[in-house]
Parts: sequence; structure tokens; C-alpha cells
Amino acid sequence: MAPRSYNKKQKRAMMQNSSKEEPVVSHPPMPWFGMDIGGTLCKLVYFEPKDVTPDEALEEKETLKNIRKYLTKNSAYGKTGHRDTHLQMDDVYIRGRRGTLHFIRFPTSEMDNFLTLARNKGMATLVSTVCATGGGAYKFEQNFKKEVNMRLHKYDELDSLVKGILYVEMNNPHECYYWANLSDDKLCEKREFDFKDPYPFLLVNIGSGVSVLAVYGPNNYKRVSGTSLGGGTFLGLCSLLTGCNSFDEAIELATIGDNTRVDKLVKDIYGGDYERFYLPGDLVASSFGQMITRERCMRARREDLARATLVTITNNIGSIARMCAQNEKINNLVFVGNFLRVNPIAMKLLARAMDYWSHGTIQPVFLEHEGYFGAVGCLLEIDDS
Ligand SMILES: Nc1ncnc2c1ncn2[C@@H]1O[C@H](COP(=O)(O)OP(=O)(O)O)[C@@H](O)[C@H]1O
Ligand SMILES: CC(C)(COP(=O)(O)O)[C@@H](O)C(=O)NCCC(=O)O
Repeated sequence: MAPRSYNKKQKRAMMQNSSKEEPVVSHPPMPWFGMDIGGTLCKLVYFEPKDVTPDEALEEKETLKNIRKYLTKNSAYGKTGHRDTHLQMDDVYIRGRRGTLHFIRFPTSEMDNFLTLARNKGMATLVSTVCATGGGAYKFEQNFKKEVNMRLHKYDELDSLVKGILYVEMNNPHECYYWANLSDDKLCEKREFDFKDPYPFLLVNIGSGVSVLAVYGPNNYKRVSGTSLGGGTFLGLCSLLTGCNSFDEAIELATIGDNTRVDKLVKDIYGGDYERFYLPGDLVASSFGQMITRERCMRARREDLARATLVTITNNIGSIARMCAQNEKINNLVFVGNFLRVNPIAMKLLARAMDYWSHGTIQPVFLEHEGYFGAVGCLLEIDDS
């Protein structure tokens, strides 16, 4: 995604929104971060101010300047930290300040190294409080205090998720999309979706595990369901079955794999469609159902096992989402979470499954900033305390 540009009307609306919601009296000291410390990935959103006055620049500490340079001039940090430069959002307003949002992630398992790096960069001398959400905000609270003398302002991850989605969507006209021409893989493509009238919507967050929320308004939602069979399960099973070493490798394998060499389809059982109950022959009847004979197991390649794992986990999430949508009588479905990162296979599968089983009544929507909304939502809570 190219850095955003907005027309005057959009910018005015953003400034009005920002000042309407929170009249700015004073600014919390920089740097401003929001952290979502999840079961697998830690997401860090950094607000880089772009409206620094000459006086402010003079007063700015050297350490703060160095941290800003380090974060904004690099796109890789150590061996495992990445900045998603394509997601960067320019010209956004938070607490009346204009700036750029940078999106950074690293494995939660690297938290010790992150804290060492933060200490070496002098963070302990600058920041006393950081907004944090996700389970790790609780789990690592003492580590932050001990290693970098930072207090974590903890916010609930689902509150932050909803808040972050609404903010990013309002500030990025290209945030929401759907998959068009689902019946023809060659023509199937992403198209912008107008999210102007979103409520109610069902929010399916596919992280390590899965949470399903029914969202009725900006401050009105309930968690209606969840499943432990999520992105973590895909990566865990795929690593076991294929020996792959990363999520990106698992997706690359799945892309060239064929799940029909692993799964049992309706036609493998019926010889064709099961017409009476509208089950097409190509539908998976039994995930991994071919893996019950030695001969079939021997023929299944690593990539086929990766694809079958991806299809199994995705279809299960799709079924749960559809049942929740039906129970709650909600037609707009929004899928987020880093499981969908570099994962068009899962997105198209979800979109096709929703379309088929709901006879086109359910509209599945996806968001560009996939797994970063919790971190944005808690960054918005930044205050002077
Ligand atoms: N670089 C990556 N490393 C590990 N998992 C990744 C990566 N990119 C995407 N994923 C997928 O995203 C999931 C984590 O999603 P995320 O929304 O960050 O959840 P959590 O908050 O639980 O860490 C993983 O379980 C995996 O399926
Ligand atoms: C516990 C969690 C909210 C943690 O969020 P995550 O780090 O997976 O994004 C999530 O993993 C979840 O909702 N798991 C499903 C639990 C269940 O309903 O069975």
C-alpha cells in the first residue's frame, strides 16, 4: 500500500473528529507507542510526530531523536523484528498531534531480546509508561518494570481491537476490501469495500486462537464465541507435519500444495454430489480423511499436508463464524488477525464458504492492517498519567 494521501475534505473531517472527541490540553511526553503482546506476535505501533515545532525540536533529547531515527529509517530490527512499511499511515491525528503511524512486529518469544534492545537504546531514561494490551501485557508486566523501568498501562485486548478498527477504518479510505469474482480463480480479486454503515457486524479475530465478537456500536459489543483452533494451530500442526520453520514458509508450501491428496471429498465417498443435501462433490467431507492408509500417506507431499492443514483450520473457523452470524442475525462479517497475513488462500476460502452457505446473504470483509488493530486501539488511550 502506498503512503496515504487525503483530500482536503477528508483531512478536515479527521481534524474535526480528533478535536471533537478529545479537546487537547496537553501532550503526553514522546515517544508514543501502543503494544499488543499476543500469544504469538508482539505488535508495536509507533506514532512519529510530524508537526514538531522548532522549540520542541530544540528541547528534544538526543536519545529520543535516536530512537525515532532507528525506528523510522530501518525496516528490520535484530534478527526477528520487522516494520510493515506497506502499512504505514501518514497524516493521521492522535490527541491533536499530526504524524505517521509505523507498524512493527516481532515474535512474542523474543521479548527478552526486545527488552534488552530497548534498554540499550536508552528507553529506560525516556518513557515511564507504555500503553499495552494482549495477554502479554499481564504476563510480561514485571519484566518491563525490571528491565526498562517501564510501567504498562494495560487495556483490554478486545476493547482495543474494536477501537483500533474504527480508528484505522476512519483514517484510511482503502482499509476494507472484499474478494470479487469468487467463482473464477483467475478473475478473483480484491475490491474496496465501503464500510460506511457497518453496524451490527460480526468480528472474527484470528490470532493464535480465535475470538468472535458481535459489534453493535463503537462502545457496544459482546464476545459471542471463540475457538482454540486458530492461527497457532495452523502453524503448530504445519510445523509438525512438514518441518517448516516459519509462517511464511508454511504459506508458501500451502500455495503449491493440493489438499485433495490428503482430505476425503464428498465425491470420494459418493462418487459425485450428495444432491439431497446440496453437498457438492468437491466439498471436503473429511479433513485428512485420506490419511488412513499407508499408501496414501506415502503419496502425500509436504506441500499437500500444509494445504490440507490450512484448509482444515480455515473451514472450521468459517463454519463457526457462519453459525455465529446466523445466531446473532448479523450479515456483515469482518475477518482480522495475523493468520490472514500473506494468506489469500484462507481469505478466499472464507469468502467462498460464506457465500455458498449463506446463499450470498453474508458479506465477508477483510482489513489491510490485519493484526495491528489492538496495538492502535491501545495507543489511542495514551494520556498524561
Ligand atoms: N511472522 C509470523 N510469525 C508467526 N506467526 C505468524 C506470522 N505471520 C502471521 N502469523 C500467523 O498469525 C498468528 C498470530 O496472529 P496475531 O493476530 O498476531 O495473534 P496473537 O495476538 O495471538 O499473537 C499466528 O498464529 C500465525 O498463524
Ligand atoms: C485467549 C485469546 C483471547 C487470546 O488472544 P490471541 O493472543 O490468540 O489473539 C484467544 O486465543 C481466544 O479467544 N482463544 C479461544 C478460546 C476459546 O474460546 O475457546
